[in-house]
Amino acid sequence: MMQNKRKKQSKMRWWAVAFWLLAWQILSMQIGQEILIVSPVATGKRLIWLICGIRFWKIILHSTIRIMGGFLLGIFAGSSAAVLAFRYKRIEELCYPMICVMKTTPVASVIILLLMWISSGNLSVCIVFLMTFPILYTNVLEGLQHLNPKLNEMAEVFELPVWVRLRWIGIPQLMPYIKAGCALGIGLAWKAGTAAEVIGISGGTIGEKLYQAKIYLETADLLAWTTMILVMSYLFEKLFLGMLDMAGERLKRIQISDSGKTDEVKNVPVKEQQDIILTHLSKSYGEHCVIQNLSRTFPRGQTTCIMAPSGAGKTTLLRLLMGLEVPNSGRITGMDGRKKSAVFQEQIFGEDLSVYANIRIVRKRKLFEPEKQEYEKIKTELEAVGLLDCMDQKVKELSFGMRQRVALVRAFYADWDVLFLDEPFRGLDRSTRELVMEYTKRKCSGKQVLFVTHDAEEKKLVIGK
Ligand SMILES: Nc1ncnc2c1ncn2[C@@H]1O[C@H](COP(=O)(O)OP(=O)(O)OP(=O)(O)O)[C@@H](O)[C@H]1O
Repeated sequence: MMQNKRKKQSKMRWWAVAFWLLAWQILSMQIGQEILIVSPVATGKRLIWLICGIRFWKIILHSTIRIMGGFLLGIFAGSSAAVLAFRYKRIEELCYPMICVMKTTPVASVIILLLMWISSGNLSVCIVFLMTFPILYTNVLEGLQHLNPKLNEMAEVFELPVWVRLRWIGIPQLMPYIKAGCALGIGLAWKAGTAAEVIGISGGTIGEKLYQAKIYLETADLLAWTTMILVMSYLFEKLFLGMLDMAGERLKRIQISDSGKTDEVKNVPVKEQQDIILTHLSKSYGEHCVIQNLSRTFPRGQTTCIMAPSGAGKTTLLRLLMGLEVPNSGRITGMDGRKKSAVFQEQIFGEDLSVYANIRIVRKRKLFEPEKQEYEKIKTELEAVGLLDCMDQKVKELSFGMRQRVALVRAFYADWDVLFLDEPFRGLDRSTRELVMEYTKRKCSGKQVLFVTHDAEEKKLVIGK
């Protein structure tokens, strides 16, 4: 259905191109002066004649290397500067006026200014660099500022290493911003690059040919070379964005090796169980005091249920225990050095990653080459909560209740000493809820779990009283 629609759309586009070519041909025949408006047929003939010569390809290669070189330098430097500006406020403040100037100064002024300092041969590289840099800087910085903080919190709780955060959480979120910047940058690179070649009259470039066409009033030449610029710009955009897409998809995937090795999980000694003790704990948001002078002990090796009215501060308490909030006063003991896992109140996932990848990344071991065995293990867990055959589906394609079950499986799959469950059975129908509660009860047995719920029946079924 979707493919048919795309085919139809592409067919329509070709018809539109044919329509404008025909209009152009008719107009040029009406005017009848090839110098003023050369016909598409004459332009096509000239282009074919040019394409047949080796010199043509040398010129194209020469300009392409310079323009694409400037573009690659621009995206690399722009993205790196954006990361630094995001990390250090001072750098962002320092870059701000420079970026504003780079964005607003007319290209012609920059070209003339640069011509005073550098040779015309290097002019297009510099101009393209200066055009691409602010675009990538702005886009990547915008992307970094819109990174989902909840995903960061998830990474904190599961203590994911930096490279895992970068590969499976950061880059997938940044990719749309990078792609948009590159698409805009490539178009501008060809326009500004060839303009620099024309003004600088750099030898052996497309720009020089455009300049000569103007001097000798060779309108067919002018349009033939312009057509080539359009084609190159279009091809490079498709090629570059296609490569980015491929790299993005590769980064998101986790290869599953069928090495047949046995799973050598070293039995990590279980951290000695401890009680979690809250002493005079208080937490306020501005004037609003959510938790006041709370002292409580959550015993080791047990599931403790936390029930209180909506807005009483249950989620805030779990966030304090997970280290995502800092108390205003009081103390929490018994959490130091213990591995945490959680089903969060919000559903926090790498939306574009598969269910398998979302679950797999919280167990950091051998991530680069996970065993087939690991895959089967996760599959079995998912089957236990009624999720058959959704391992390779993207999380964003799942229903609310399915996502909730994936969150639960992920929480149990991580290595953990203490587990926080914040209303984990939301969005489940009665029979699925019973299945999932039974699974939860089995997994929690003998371990330290803090379980927030509104439902007395859930409490009874999971902790048995
Ligand atoms: N980041 C925040 N900034 C300001 N106020 C907040 C913030 N987070 C929570 N609160 C406030 O703290 C109070 C307790 O919120 P919390 O989410 O902990 O309640 P809850 O008991 O989990 O509620 P529910 O059962 O409805 O999920 C609420 O009044 C809420 O508005």
